[in-house]
Amino acid sequence: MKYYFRAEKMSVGYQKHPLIENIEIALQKGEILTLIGPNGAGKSTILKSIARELALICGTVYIDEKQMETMSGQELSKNLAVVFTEKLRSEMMTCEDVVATGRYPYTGRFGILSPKDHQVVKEAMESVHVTAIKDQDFNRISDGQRQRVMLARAIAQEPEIIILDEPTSYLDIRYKLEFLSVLQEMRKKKGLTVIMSLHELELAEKVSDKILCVNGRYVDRFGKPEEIFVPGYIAELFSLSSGSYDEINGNMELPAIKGDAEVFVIAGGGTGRNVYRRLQRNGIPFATGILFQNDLDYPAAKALATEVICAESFEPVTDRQLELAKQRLQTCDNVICTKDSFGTFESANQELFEYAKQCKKQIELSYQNE
Ligand SMILES: Nc1ncnc2c1ncn2[C@@H]1O[C@H](COP(=O)(O)OP(=O)(O)OP(=O)(O)O)[C@@H](O)[C@H]1O
Repeated sequence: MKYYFRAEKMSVGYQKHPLIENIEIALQKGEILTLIGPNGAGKSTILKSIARELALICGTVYIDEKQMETMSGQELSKNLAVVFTEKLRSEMMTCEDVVATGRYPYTGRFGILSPKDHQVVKEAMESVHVTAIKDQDFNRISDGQRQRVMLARAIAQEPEIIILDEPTSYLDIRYKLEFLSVLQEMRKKKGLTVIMSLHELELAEKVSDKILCVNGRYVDRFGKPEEIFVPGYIAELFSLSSGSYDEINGNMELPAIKGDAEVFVIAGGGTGRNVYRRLQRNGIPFATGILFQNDLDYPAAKALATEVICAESFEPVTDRQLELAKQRLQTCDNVICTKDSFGTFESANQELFEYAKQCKKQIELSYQNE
């Protein structure tokens, strides 16, 4: 298969000391690659090495079959735009000036912008919504605005490949989503290939065609999001010792409270999650059920409850499961019910609720719509 971007046996590091060795990357034109991994894992080091800001210790990088190290600076900047947040803190430049520097590969360092260049700069600013601040001093804007101006600059460069180091770290939710849509649009319209690092795993999973997992010593995995976001892997990559990450839903949860369950939560259909989190915040161990394994409450229950009485998805609750739930409920001082009514397939939970009343348990009704 023909790849547009390839890194072969690439080793990166500082002062000739390799930090990460034998990195292999292969991307087709228009693919989005995201690097993920813990702080200090080597993501920026890899990006800087690809961008030629750091010398490769070993290996070769190819763009469209051409070795990158043989390219002239100007040829490289027509192919590759780089956005590192800490870079470019120039005196006395407006945001528009900064975006216009993206055209230097086309105009030359002191070149005058042609009408086409002006148009490209204008469109780049519009695409990331920085037109309103175009006349402001680049050094006196917020971090999020700076990130967007730098992105506009890279877009104005009209590159084939764009390299971005944590491009969304300062962006609010609206701009995070807009930013990623801009990348997708540019990929669709212009075949832009994107190589970036992200700390937002849920965004990485949604936007990336390929993900490279770096752990500080080597590339642990390289593959499609569905090959990376498999149960248990994120906790392993990030050495999570406190709390958990649910790869199916992209949710992270704080650690469960240890100890014997004091409360039994009758929940289901996503009505229980907020109660689970409230109990966790208050340091109260709880058990919950009966949940089908495909219930919206199930991932949070698994992460936060001391015990989850569960039933197989799309199968009836068995007598044994109901009995187990009753036994567990019996040992708890309190019961919280988050359902204000029970559907046809929740008759077991209705029976459990009646059982709680018979046992004269203290019952709190906690409905979401309250
Ligand atoms: N200029 C440098 N000289 C020597 N070592 C460096 C230099 N810059 C970074 N390092 C080291 O290289 C390692 C990888 O750093 P890097 O910045 O690539 O990590 P990262 O994955 O981007 O981290 P983060 O998520 O915190 O941004 C770290 O141990 C860091 O201390």
